[in-house]
Amino acid sequence: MKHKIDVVKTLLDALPFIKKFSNEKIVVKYGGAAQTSAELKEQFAQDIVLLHLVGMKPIIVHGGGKSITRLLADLGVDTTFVDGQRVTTKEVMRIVEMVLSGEINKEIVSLLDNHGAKAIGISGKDGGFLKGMPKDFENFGYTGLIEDIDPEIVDNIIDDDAVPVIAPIAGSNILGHPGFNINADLAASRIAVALEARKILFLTDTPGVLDKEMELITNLSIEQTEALKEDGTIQGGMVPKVDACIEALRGGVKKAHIIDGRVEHSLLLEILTSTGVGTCIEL
Ligand SMILES: Nc1ncnc2c1ncn2[C@@H]1O[C@H](COP(=O)(O)OP(=O)(O)O)[C@@H](O)[C@H]1O
Ligand SMILES: CC(=O)N[C@@H](CCC(=O)OP(=O)(O)O)C(=O)O
Repeated sequence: MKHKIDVVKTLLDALPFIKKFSNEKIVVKYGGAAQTSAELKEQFAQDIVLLHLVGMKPIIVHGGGKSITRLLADLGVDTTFVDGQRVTTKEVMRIVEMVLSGEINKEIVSLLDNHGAKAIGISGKDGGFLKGMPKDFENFGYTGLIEDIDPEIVDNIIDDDAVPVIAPIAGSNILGHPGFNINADLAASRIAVALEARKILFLTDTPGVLDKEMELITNLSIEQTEALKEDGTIQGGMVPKVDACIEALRGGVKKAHIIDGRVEHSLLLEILTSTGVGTCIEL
């Protein structure tokens, strides 16, 4: 049995990290690939509530690619990805919005609420937060890039001591436009830069960035990351993720981490211990 003094020591070990990150904004990209079991989802919610209660300002940007693909298959709608990004027809856009803004956003909000943190779920359409533009309409349809961010609505949520939970959909200034489907990794990095976050973490379904022998790479510079993209070691869904890390670092975020969302409490392990998990990318 664990002695009581060991519990106290564990808490004291976390103290320097709590001091370092207290009052700091931390963007957590919660990928669809990490939203697997009910147990992991509960642990994710506990981690966010704990970080919030010790004074950090977590901002959740969620994905849900796997759920979108599942519903599209159920409905018999074909879907394709190019370089890790979905091609979004008007029909697909409707489903993307239903799954991201409807199902997943509200599920995360409820989980946080049940564990004791006030959470407010929005998409980029709310309060004029994210305005999008087509990435390449001919080839990608309503897949978008973020053209403009007005951080006010999210800052207001944080000032109200609540946790913002953001679905990666951007609005448009054109009347009647369905909006844009934004890759959640790229949305997270733009949001981290606009909100001046200290740290960004991507929870996914691999231990981090893996090398050709499938071994975890614990630390990478931007140059090393670019080289791994060039030689094809980094592919598919990992491409927008490392691009997002690089964009965040160039925009002033101090550290970007890609960590395994399938590992129990990986968020707390990364933020509150000196061990660190996954891949850390720094300037
Ligand atoms: N070098 C690499 N290291 C780790 N994962 C990689 C690498 N290259 C490609 N991948 C793929 O990227 C996937 C993660 O991206 P994705 O499926 O989009 O996750 P998420 O839903 O979390 O955004 C991994 O499951 C893996 O298949
Ligand atoms: C343009 C684009 O690819 N959008 C993504 C949005 C969701 C997402 O990014 O989810 P994950 O983080 O779980 O992959 C999609 O349609 O799947």
